[in-house]
Amino acid sequence: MVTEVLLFIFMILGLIMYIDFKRQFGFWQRKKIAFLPPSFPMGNISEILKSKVHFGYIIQNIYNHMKYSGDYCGIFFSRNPVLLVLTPEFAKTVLVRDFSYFEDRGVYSNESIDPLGANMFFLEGERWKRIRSKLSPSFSSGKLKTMFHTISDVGQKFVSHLKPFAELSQDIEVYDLFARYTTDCISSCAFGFDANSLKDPKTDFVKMGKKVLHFPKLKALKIFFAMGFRDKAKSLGIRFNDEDVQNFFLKMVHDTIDYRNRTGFTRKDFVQQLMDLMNDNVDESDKITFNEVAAQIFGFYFAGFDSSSTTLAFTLHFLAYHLNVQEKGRKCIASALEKHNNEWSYDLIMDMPYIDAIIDESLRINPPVPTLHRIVTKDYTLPNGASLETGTLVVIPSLAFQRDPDIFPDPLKFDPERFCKKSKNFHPFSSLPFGGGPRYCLGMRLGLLQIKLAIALMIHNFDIFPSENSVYPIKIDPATLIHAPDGQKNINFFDYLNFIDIDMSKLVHRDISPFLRSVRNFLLGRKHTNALRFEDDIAARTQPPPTLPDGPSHRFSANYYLSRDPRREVTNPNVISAQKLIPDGVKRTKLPTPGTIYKWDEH
Ligand code: HEM
Repeated sequence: MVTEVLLFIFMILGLIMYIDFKRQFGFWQRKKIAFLPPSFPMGNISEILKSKVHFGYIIQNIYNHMKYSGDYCGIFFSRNPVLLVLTPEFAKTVLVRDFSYFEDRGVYSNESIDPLGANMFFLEGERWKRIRSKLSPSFSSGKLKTMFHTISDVGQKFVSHLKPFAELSQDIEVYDLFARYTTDCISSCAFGFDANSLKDPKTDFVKMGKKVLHFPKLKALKIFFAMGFRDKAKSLGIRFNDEDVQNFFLKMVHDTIDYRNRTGFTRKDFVQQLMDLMNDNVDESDKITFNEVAAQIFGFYFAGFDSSSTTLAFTLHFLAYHLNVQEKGRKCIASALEKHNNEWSYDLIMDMPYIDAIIDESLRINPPVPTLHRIVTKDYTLPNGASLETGTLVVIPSLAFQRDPDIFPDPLKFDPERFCKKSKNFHPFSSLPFGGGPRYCLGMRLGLLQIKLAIALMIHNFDIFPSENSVYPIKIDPATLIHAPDGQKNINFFDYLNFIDIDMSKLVHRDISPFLRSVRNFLLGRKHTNALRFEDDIAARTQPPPTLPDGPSHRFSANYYLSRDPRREVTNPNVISAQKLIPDGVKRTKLPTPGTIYKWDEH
């Protein structure tokens, strides 16, 4: 009886839900806006449940389907209506022109139980404006210039870390490597603290960094639910950051601030700048609190760590498969070094236009953030006269724009020249890897600085080749929040690259086994060299000029017509040996052999 009652209640609830979804699915039709027919219960993104395709590509498919429908169209994330922007021009309207209607991102956070949720990426309204205006000066080019030596130290350590791999021509799992490089960069810029993860990959910093954005499936679904039903998720106490991540960051910031207050130690990093803001002589209500400081530091980590390391991994992967681009990059670095007295400085990094183009092109094909999100913050009237109510989500499909053949012909071709042309022939809002408008990426300059430095140092010091385990195009992990290479489950999907040091003489050549090698050498009577197989064994094309003895006419003073007349030098040949004929009837003995072998390799 109880089961039947429960079944009845479930059926009634299911029916109510179905009717509610049906009514909701008429949302765009009522507004006379083109829309993609949704299905129960996931709307237009049912594929998300299968976890086989990344969210960015699900949106790209919808965009490709709807892109000739005008400036925008309607879609559904489960029962929630979402306005999908279809043209770069309308993206500009949302991000810049009518920004006051689309100020917030609409992502879920629950500050009451998760204080790190007060970071700038999640903040909304006036509070976001206040914190953004206070923090923007920390990312000015002047401030970054003062931090350059910190990043450059990490860069030099990075090259030393790579050298042994290069010398032995060993494969490297680059995604993991760059995660450690960016961890060291951000930890030293934010905390003035050397996380030392290049040497010790098991540091808490790397572990926590990976935990921030790489969720297990169940948590990913929980967050997805929370994004769609923000109020319900808050009342259910769903949190974005795990408790151990939260405790780790709060303790780290607390200990750093406490130490500096006690000792009076100062350093040019973000903690110091935020501490100065905490101690500012301003109105109490305008003061920045400890939790806000901790949340911002966490936000830099959250927004900067994975995005920078994935960009590096994608860019290096492209470079490994495009040796001509590597070569051109090397020339660009050489000419910049010449211009800047061979000194790796901030100005040098800013003066490498081709390296900029390489990174722009890599970010175009593989943006770490594949969609930009906004929420309507006050009722907005669309160009067709329909009104969008406060709270409606708006999505800008940046990956789809960046891979649209109508905007970028042959979109998957890696061609940095697209960004070199003086008059780029695409709309400025069609490539948006850092977002746009007043809410664009605050750390763009810092991110680009650490990426450019690492790429320039790598091209300058090494040749980069794909290894046997590399795959092209790179495989994408469908289950992460950001658009990142697959490196979690299957070793074959790892992006291994092979750095080969330019000093080729240290390479160990591929050959038969050592035993067979010794048998071969024994049978040959000398050490075998396969002179045509490996580059460093092949004779150089340009050889030094021969040192020949002087000839009879090398001096002009001795150069008379009489002595140069060849007719006078022709005489009967001298007989050196006469051939002995074997007389008839003589028995032939064994023919003579050439004697000892001439050892070519020893001369
Ligand atoms: C290649 C590296 C990076 C990429 C591709 C990237 C991309 C983005 C994107 C697409 C957004 C959203 C923009 C929008 O909605 O219009 C964003 C926001 C943000 N990023 Fe980055 N980012 C990178 C590096 C960094 C770094 C290194 C930091 C800090 C240290 C950082 C801090 C932030 C912050 C604080 C926001 C929120 C800005 C706001 O809402 O006002 N990012 N980033």
